[in-house]
Amino acid sequence: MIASVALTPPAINPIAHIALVDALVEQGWYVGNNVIDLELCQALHRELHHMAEHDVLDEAGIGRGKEHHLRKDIRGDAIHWLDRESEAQRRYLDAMAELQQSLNQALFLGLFEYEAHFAHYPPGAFYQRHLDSFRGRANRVISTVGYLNPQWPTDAGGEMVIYHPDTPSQEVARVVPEAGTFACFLSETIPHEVLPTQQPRASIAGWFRRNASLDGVLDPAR
Ligand SMILES: O=C(O)CCC(=O)C(=O)O
Ligand SMILES: [Fe+2]
Repeated sequence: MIASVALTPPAINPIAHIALVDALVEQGWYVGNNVIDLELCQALHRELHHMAEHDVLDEAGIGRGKEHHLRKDIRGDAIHWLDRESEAQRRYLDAMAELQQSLNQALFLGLFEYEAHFAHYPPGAFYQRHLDSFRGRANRVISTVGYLNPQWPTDAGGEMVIYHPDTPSQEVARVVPEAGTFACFLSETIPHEVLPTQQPRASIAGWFRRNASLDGVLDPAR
């Protein structure tokens, strides 16, 4: 008799790696539904919900180091950096390390690191149109967003809008922040925004980075 073993499904559907690489090459962005394992989304969502309830998240700002400022008129989320403190975080980060390998093998990007934070957008919050890589963050190469919300009513807002890299006024995709959905795009060229949300909105934003030094200082994380 063969004992049945409860296998953990892959955190990220491996088929998505191929579609993701193709889409990045062709258009600079990728969106896939049912890409992240739903049980993992649930566990991550519980963790973030718990942190939000206990008021232990940090208000997100813009800029880094001394240039870091709170700007609620630009972004209204509260964050917590992933640090492998739970099994769910480890699974997510391990899946991103695998994705990093796929990206490096297919595209020779020389990605060497990944950083990610939970993001909680309370009702009314948004994130204005922006690029993820700019002076001070020049080493962010590829952005990822994993969505954790178990269901998302069509009138709840909170979609991420992706704009055309050459004509930033042209909308090319609207991403519903539903659990399982995974988005990925070139950090330096793809403008995007989070529309005002009517409901608490949970996601994990992350970046694959290349090493870079700024003004002679070896680039610090975050
Ligand atoms: O949560 C999202 O849909 C995108 C968030 C974002 O653009 C960011 O954190 O830089
Ligand atoms: Fe962004």
